[in-house]
Amino acid sequence: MPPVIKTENYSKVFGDLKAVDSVSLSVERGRLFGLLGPNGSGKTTMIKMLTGQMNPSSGTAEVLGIDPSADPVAVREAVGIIPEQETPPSFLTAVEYLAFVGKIRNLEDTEEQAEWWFEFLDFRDKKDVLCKDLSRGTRQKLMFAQAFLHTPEVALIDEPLINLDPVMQRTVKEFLAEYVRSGKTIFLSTHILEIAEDICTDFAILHKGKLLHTGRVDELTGADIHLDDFFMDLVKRGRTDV
Ligand SMILES: Nc1ncnc2c1ncn2[C@@H]1O[C@H](COP(=O)(O)OP(=O)(O)OP(=O)(O)O)[C@@H](O)[C@H]1O
Repeated sequence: MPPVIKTENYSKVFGDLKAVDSVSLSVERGRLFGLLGPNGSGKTTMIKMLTGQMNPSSGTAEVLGIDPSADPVAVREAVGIIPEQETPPSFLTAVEYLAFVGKIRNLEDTEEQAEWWFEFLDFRDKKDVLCKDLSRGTRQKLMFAQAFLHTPEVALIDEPLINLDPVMQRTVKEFLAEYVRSGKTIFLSTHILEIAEDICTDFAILHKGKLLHTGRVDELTGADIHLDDFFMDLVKRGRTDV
């Protein structure tokens, strides 16, 4: 089966800065792939390019067989996205925002889906509150719900657990692990290594735009190596393994 996400020599340059530097990776169906890296290593830029929000400077990519720069609308229709630090429209209530997303995505059961998310992420009492008046954590819950409302084959989620309390983080982590067990695929970016160690099946380490390593989490844990030790060592040495 072809990979769900594949990039070859994918690069993004901003002036003199190589934000993403010739990254080649592939993600198989049913995997929870963690893109890890320190601040400014290029994670968000990768997700923006893979979801057609930004064109690469060079290189190629396919997401579910779609080239995101050639057909950004098709890729956004196909996937679920949690962009980094983006908030829902201030002028809609939580329930109005999900209704709006359901309409764009041509869902027939938006109301039931939305109710399920209000219940699951425990914010039913906020459904009629304007998004501008929601706490950051509740806005993050709403962004989570909109990304998964249409049960996408692939979700690309940028720092999805930020702003969530520990109880909610656990709920979301369990959801993500179960989601990939059902055959869907998740591409998650984070600099919080415990998240990756807890739930990711595969990981890649980006440093200054370069891919330093890709591998399976169970291979590390099988060798009794902690992901954070592995990460620190690799990033300190700035070594290229792939
Ligand atoms: N539109 C832009 N114009 C110029 N430079 C940019 C732009 N977007 C990102 N950068 C730079 O590209 C590099 C990678 O940024 P990016 O946001 O992809 O990193 P990140 O790994 O997601 O970081 P963080 O974990 O802090 O969110 C950074 O040096 C950033 O300043």
